[in-house]
Amino acid sequence: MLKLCSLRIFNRLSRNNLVINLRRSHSKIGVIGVPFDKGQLKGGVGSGPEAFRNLGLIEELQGLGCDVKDFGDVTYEQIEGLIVKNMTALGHIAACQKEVSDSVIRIINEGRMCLTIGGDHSCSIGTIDGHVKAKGNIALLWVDAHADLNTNATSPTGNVHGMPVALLAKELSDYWPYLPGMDWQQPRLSIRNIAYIGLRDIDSYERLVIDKFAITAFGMEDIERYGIIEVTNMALRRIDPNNNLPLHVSFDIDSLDALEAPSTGTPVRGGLTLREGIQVMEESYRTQRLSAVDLVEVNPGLGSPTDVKITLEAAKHIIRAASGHSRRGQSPENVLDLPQQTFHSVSQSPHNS
Ligand SMILES: NC(=[NH2+])NCCC[C@H](N)C(=O)O
Ligand SMILES: [Mn+2]
Ligand SMILES: [Mn+2]
Repeated sequence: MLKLCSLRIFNRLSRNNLVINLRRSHSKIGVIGVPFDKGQLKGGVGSGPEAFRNLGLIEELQGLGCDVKDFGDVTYEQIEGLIVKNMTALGHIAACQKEVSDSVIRIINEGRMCLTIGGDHSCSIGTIDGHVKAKGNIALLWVDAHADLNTNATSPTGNVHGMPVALLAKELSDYWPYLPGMDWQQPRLSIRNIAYIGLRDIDSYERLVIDKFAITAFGMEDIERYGIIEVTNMALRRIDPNNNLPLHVSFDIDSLDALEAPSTGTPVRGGLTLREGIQVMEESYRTQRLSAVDLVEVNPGLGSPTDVKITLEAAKHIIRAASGHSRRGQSPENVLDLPQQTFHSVSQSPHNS
């Protein structure tokens, strides 16, 4: 009796879920590739977009029922002679990220979710700038082993992929010198609207800034304590308490454990499992306000062919979750029943043989 009862409840629940499953939001996606590697020193990360295209990413998203428009790869011309202390390749960063920003504005204004394939994490200077310009204000989830919160005065490396959050945050504008070539980029995002997930390799000045400005930051120990779904939802509530802001998820593949995503420039062990990465994206998608996603720091030039394959596959699962793919599976569209079969004679039925 108990069994029958719970079975009925289950059937009712799954019928309701069927209705929910049939409602596909966010099937309109615009994709840009940013084959950019000048935010750090290792070659190879610039071939990320090509590797994802060769893997059939666009076709795969179309196969999920998404309306995908590929806007191709961003190109730019380096600005000569831009020199700022402890900030490598500013002439490349300034020129390329301006183009990225313009592309993101175009895609968002077409009513598409913007999916940006990097490239190193300096690409998010452009994507977030464009997103804010198109939408006014946004909430940002930064999923990363690193805080990417250095200025040129605090960075231990001078690599700009470790600086994008500090360039974007309004509260840090006084801590920067004048940056030639970057006049198009103003710090437009409040620290209140930024949260980190996955941190585990933070420089000392980054720690100081996180504490000084009380930035919402969930490290691995918080994920262990509360679980990834609770952490993601706590982060979303903090950065968007009224549930009304467009959501940007900037996903550095090194947020995943180095065993799950080995082909990346600054791998750190003790990170998210692929399942946890997927869950961050599923919860983000569930808000129905996921408006831009960056997938960065996949470097097909690092590691063995197997390492590269594992990393690309992991990234693909993250992107699928961001595009609305559900691990529960998806019923065929506008179909409510199995195909009926008619048999001409009883003997033809497989059930009678
Ligand atoms: N996007 C990344 N993988 N960033 C790594 C940054 C590493 C270090 N914190 C730096 O400033 O150079
Ligand atoms: Mn990182
Ligand atoms: Mn990063």
